[in-house]
Amino acid sequence: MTNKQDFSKEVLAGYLDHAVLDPSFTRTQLKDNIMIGVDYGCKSVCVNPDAIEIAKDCIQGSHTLLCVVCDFPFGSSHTPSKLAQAQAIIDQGDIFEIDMVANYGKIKGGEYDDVIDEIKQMSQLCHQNHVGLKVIVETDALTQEEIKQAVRCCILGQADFIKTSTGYFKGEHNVGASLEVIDLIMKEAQGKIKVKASGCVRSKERLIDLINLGIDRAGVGCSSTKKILDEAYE
Ligand SMILES: O=C[C@H](O)COP(=O)(O)O
Repeated sequence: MTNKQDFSKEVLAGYLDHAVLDPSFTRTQLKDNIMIGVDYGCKSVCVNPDAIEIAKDCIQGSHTLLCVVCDFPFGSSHTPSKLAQAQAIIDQGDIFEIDMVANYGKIKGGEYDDVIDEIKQMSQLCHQNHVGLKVIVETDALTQEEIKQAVRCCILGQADFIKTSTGYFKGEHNVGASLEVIDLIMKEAQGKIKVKASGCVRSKERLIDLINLGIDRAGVGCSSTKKILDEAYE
């Protein structure tokens, strides 16, 4: 357990993948929001495919990397669509990671072979192009047992990360990356896959708790970056 005072704003920013995914954003809002991640020194920014060129301009000359979501936020496109979108994203160049939404209806329905096969095909495409793959499994839609199966699918599909949430799922009791969910995933993963906590991370305290659970660099996805890092100055 690291002492809470040991985290500078810069260190905390290194854990953040700053999410700029609101589909209602105008071009100006996209730029302004991406620049928050760049100016605060976040490890990466995470954008929709249509914002790639704006994001590339924003991160130029900085250390901030570019993540792009694929089949966001539902994950219910068929595999060839996901592969085609991933290829189109990769073709734009300078992509650090792709965050793909898994077909979590299939996880709930026990169609694990299909889920694994899709993740495997996406991993191969990404890795051939030196791009990392995170798989969003939308944990708020899953039971604890389904979350364990989702971890297994992501490991067998050779993804780099399993990621909890899109931030856009409308359930009755959304908790996103709660400490309980991350602990469950960590125990099931046993170090065989990295874990990205995303969704409902809204405070510096929660970020530090996640880091103390063993979250990796760039392993926290959140849209509340400014609020969290401003708290780090207080
Ligand atoms: O990482 C991606 C999510 O959209 C972040 O969710 P959030 O808006 O609850 O922080």
